[in-house]
Amino acid sequence: MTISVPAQSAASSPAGGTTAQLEVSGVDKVYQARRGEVHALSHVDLTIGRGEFISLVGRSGCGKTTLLRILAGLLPPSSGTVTADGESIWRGGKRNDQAFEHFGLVFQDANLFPWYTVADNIALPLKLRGVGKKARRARAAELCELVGLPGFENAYPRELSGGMRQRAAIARALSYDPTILLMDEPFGALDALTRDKMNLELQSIHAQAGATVVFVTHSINEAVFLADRVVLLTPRPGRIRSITPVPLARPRSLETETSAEFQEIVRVLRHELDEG
Ligand SMILES: Nc1ncnc2c1ncn2[C@@H]1O[C@H](COP(=O)(O)OP(=O)(O)OP(=O)(O)O)[C@@H](O)[C@H]1O
Repeated sequence: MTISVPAQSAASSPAGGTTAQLEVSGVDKVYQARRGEVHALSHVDLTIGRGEFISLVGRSGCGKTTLLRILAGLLPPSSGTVTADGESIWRGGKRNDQAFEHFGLVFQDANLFPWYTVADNIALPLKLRGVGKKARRARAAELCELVGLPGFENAYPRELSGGMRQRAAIARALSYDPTILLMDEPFGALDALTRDKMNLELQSIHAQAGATVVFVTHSINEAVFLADRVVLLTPRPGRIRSITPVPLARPRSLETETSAEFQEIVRVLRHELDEG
């Protein structure tokens, strides 16, 4: 069964006829490092549909974080364009702040403020947007429920496990109803069992919140389990090697990983990764 397709085929467009929400076009990134130029990304083209879940995989150093940081408005591309809902997120090396109002970011480290309670951490983006205390409390309670932290509103980050801290970070990113959620190895530091649980929960959060997700991971299994499409980058410079649709039914369970279809998709991706 051949399921992987070349980058420039129809698979670089969203699956299922959904409308485009994020468009990456001809993106290049060259870092000026002390040891010379590092060509991190070359001619990246990708169209991501509304509500789609995209996993970004590839060897260490292939440019996954660079691409995510460009999408997140943290790093300008050297050339090319990125648009969110048709609006350019970079204009001549300058960030277009308006385009980022509906973005949520989650990184490997939860980055919670230790002196704030879970509820205050979750509601911080709302406070910064001028939302009143009562509405913030209500939203934090709702989000604690959604991410599986009910009753922990008044706990402090030091009282939470690593998985619980990541749930709080996800809740914080969801607090202002982002339409786009960018996640850089959010579960990379968690043990295998907690990671499985977080993957199941992220799947249901994605289904409920309806946000478009771009998720960077080193784990092919995790990438396939979560994604509608898996984007594989190859290094030096980072290019899209393949875009693989994952036509497995949702909701997916841990049983899904034992299916022949799942294992075949993983096998093909591992083979491509080995080929470099
Ligand atoms: N600030 C920087 N200055 C110079 N080179 C950089 C910088 N950041 C990243 N690079 C280089 O760009 C390339 C891509 O890095 P990036 O962190 O995007 O890869 P990655 O796929 O996310 O790696 P990993 O899987 O190890 O996190 C690498 O060769 C890296 O050394």
